[in-house]
Amino acid sequence: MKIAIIGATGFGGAELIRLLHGHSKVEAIDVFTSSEVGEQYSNKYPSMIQIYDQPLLEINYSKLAQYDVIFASTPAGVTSTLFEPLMNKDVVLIDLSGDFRLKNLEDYENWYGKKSAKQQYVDKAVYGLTEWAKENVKGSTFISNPGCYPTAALLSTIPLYKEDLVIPGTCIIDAKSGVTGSGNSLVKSSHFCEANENISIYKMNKHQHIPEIEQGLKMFAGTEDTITFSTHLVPMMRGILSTTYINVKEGTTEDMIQRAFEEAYKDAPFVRLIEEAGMFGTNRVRGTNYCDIHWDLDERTNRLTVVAAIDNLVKGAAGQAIQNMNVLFGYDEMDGLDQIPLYM
Ligand SMILES: NC(=O)C1=CN([C@@H]2O[C@H](COP(=O)(O)OP(=O)(O)OC[C@H]3O[C@@H](n4cnc5c(N)ncnc54)[C@H](OP(=O)(O)O)[C@@H]3O)[C@@H](O)[C@H]2O)C=CC1
Ligand SMILES: CC(=O)N[C@@H](CCC(=O)OP(=O)(O)O)C(=O)O
Repeated sequence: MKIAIIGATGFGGAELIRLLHGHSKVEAIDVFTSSEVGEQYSNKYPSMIQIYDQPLLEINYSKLAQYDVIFASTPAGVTSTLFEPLMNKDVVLIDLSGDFRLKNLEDYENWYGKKSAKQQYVDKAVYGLTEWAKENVKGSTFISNPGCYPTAALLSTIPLYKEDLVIPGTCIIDAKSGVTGSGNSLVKSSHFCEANENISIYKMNKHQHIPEIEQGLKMFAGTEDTITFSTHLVPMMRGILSTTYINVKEGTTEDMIQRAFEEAYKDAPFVRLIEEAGMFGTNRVRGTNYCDIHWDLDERTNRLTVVAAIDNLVKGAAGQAIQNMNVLFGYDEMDGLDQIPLYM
């Protein structure tokens, strides 16, 4: 299998190379750039020296059409036009950006503040929250990979909505991300003196992942709900901790909650339900495609707290994209993704 990566110089692209390097079906990985043609990849990421020393290639459509899979790990607003000439070619397209996720184009334009992709392409894209979209991913040639926060938020709430255990209108998701979540470009918010020794809230009630989470609840649990969702930047490189507070319906018991999660994820190798958590944090999944989920029902308030931990660059981006590729081609779902988390 021959792989092309557009946007390879970014964090998502680098993570795709790291993981695809260990994939049993991948024979070649080529990297494409809009700004650094001819540069050796290992000059960008010195950790890859003598392992992945390829030159960055110019984006060229007739060349790109010769690959089996093209991953685009480019900023929102780029893939919508970049992918158009490739839509009818015999190649699988996997987009890591938000460009094809929101089925309602107005939502995209309102929340991203950019021109949307064309409706026909948004319709064609399968929203690849793998655990819930497997059947659609299998028959597809075009995957829109979920956002990092929605991955954690949806995996930890869909089973509750699906089994009708929770009260709509009461869902508050409080999420924290490491700084790699904002990408490789130099922005003030990821400046050491801004990010270190600091926790900040950003995009309050305006985050582009709000409509994506609400769409996911409708798509996979059949529930229309409006949520409160807050995002915080914390001084670490990777990881998302997503904590949801939600009121349960009268009669909902701990057994019912446990059964909802067990049933939902009985065939999901990357979702680990953690019963006794103790200290529950992002270090338990770092560098891997796992999503760990832990919950507790507070009987005093009838409110459920559910927490999910993922690595934003892996299950939140490159790992889930490869998981989708594996499902789409009928490979072992864990191929290229079978690492033990880097705990320390
Ligand atoms: N970081 C994360 O945790 C997550 C990111 N995402 C999404 O994945 C995508 C990539 O994210 P990330 O890797 O962090 O971003 P980065 O900013 O690190 O990298 C994006 C890359 O896109 C390329 N690029 C920029 N403009 C263009 C253009 N006009 N045409 C072609 N390529 C372009 C650049 O490479 P070059 O200059 O070499 O072309 C750049 O290195 C984004 O849409 C992001 O929202 C999704 C989930 C999680
Ligand atoms: C820490 C940080 O800044 N994270 C980014 C997540 C980027 C992302 O996944 O955005 P897309 O929906 O465009 O793919 C953010 O909150 O915007």
